[in-house]
Amino acid sequence: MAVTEVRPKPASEDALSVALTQLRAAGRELGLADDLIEYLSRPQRVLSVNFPVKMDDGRLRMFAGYRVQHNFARGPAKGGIRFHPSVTMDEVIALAMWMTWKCAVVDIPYGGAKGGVVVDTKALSLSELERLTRRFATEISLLIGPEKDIPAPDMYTNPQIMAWIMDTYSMHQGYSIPAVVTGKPLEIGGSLGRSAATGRGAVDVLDEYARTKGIRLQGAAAVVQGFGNVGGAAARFLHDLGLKVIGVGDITGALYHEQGLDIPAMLEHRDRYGSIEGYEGGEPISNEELLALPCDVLVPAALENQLTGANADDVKAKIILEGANGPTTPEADEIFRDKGIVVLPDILANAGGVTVSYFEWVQGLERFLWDEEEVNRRLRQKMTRALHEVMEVAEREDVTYRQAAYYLALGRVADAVRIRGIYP
Ligand SMILES: NC(=O)C1=CN([C@@H]2O[C@H](COP(=O)(O)OP(=O)(O)OC[C@H]3O[C@@H](n4cnc5c(N)ncnc54)[C@H](O)[C@@H]3O)[C@@H](O)[C@H]2O)C=CC1
Ligand SMILES: O=C(O)CCC(=O)C(=O)O
Repeated sequence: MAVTEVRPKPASEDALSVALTQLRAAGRELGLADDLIEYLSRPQRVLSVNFPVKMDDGRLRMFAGYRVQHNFARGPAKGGIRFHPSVTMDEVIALAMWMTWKCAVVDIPYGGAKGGVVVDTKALSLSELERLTRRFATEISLLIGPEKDIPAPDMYTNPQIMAWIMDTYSMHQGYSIPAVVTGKPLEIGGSLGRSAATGRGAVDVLDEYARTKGIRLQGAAAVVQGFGNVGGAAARFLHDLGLKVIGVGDITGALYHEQGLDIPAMLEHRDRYGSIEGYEGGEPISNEELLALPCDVLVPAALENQLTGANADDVKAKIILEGANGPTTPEADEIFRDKGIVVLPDILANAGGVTVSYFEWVQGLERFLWDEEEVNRRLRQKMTRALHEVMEVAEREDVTYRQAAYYLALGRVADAVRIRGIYP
């Protein structure tokens, strides 16, 4: 008998309303017509799948998943795949929409997409995870392809999962197609620098912002929520730049150290045990206390909706560097603006991952691999150019960096839509 996956209450029910509020506000401010805003607010394609996976104990279990393609006006759809128990279709639509804007902000030739499976990967064996991934890849192979829609890792997915997707897709086509996914292992055509790219790109943005504004980062205090691909790399690069990372949190809890946590040791601990749980070099604090720590830079790098109307007043950071997608609600944004807290927004700050994914895709199509120095140099170039464009719009229009990033993105997507003749 098939056993149905029980879905816990979604933690991020309103990611879509956040994404839509941001889009509609920026669209109106930019003077876009209502029908164009309406067009941009709809995902172009939504694939919802229910699929069986044989578990190790012989039972069959049903899983639900989604692949959403929000918009292709500027190129093939691009975006990660998330495996998380609270994934919903609306959340994936919001994440796909943010991908469209993000690719436009850094000016890479993609539209936006995202995928998700409702699953707690920690409850699966490795072979169950592989069977689930291969079955999901088969289900979404209707949509994906190197010229159509190119997945990559997001929360609780990784290079191994990308390798299984690439292998499954290639098996169906009858030959190897590395460019169908990015964030692959190096052995099968992954790019040097991709795994650290989101954290590196975010810290490049912060570094350039600080340089431009004459802010000294050496010795400044930073706090990082989320210690996975994005948060872990961001913490490492902040530490390397000479900031004191005084607080770090993950799903298991948070730690504080006034003099700065030993980030290399914490990363080693995470790599060995899977989380920061059991690391003894800091004082345990709650997630709420973590986000309210007095600091210069706060990096939310976990889930959506972490900084809301309910806790924004408690935030004491001077700069918020958004590693996560959608960590700040519009209500919190207003509070931060009134308090003079600078937000370097997700669609700019965390675009380093998709930027190096783009480099990986280009390398895959050309069958020519770049060295890591070249990848990191081009990444910094893309991120700093986008930052300066956003800063220029913000200054000219007297708006926040999020508004400016939206103006830039919507302007570029709207231009493509008009030039292609989709919109009069
Ligand atoms: N992987 C990538 O290249 C990119 C990821 N992002 C975004 O960055 C965020 C993090 O993604 P990854 O680092 O890839 O995921 P990951 O799966 O590598 O790590 C997630 C981290 O968040 C922590 N976490 C999960 N739930 C939490 C909670 N309720 N409270 C505190 N911590 C919690 C986990 O313990 C883990 O440390 C997501 O919003 C994702 O969409 C954005 C751009 C690119
Ligand atoms: O690397 C990619 O293609 C997408 C990464 C991603 O999912 C994101 O930027 O949120």
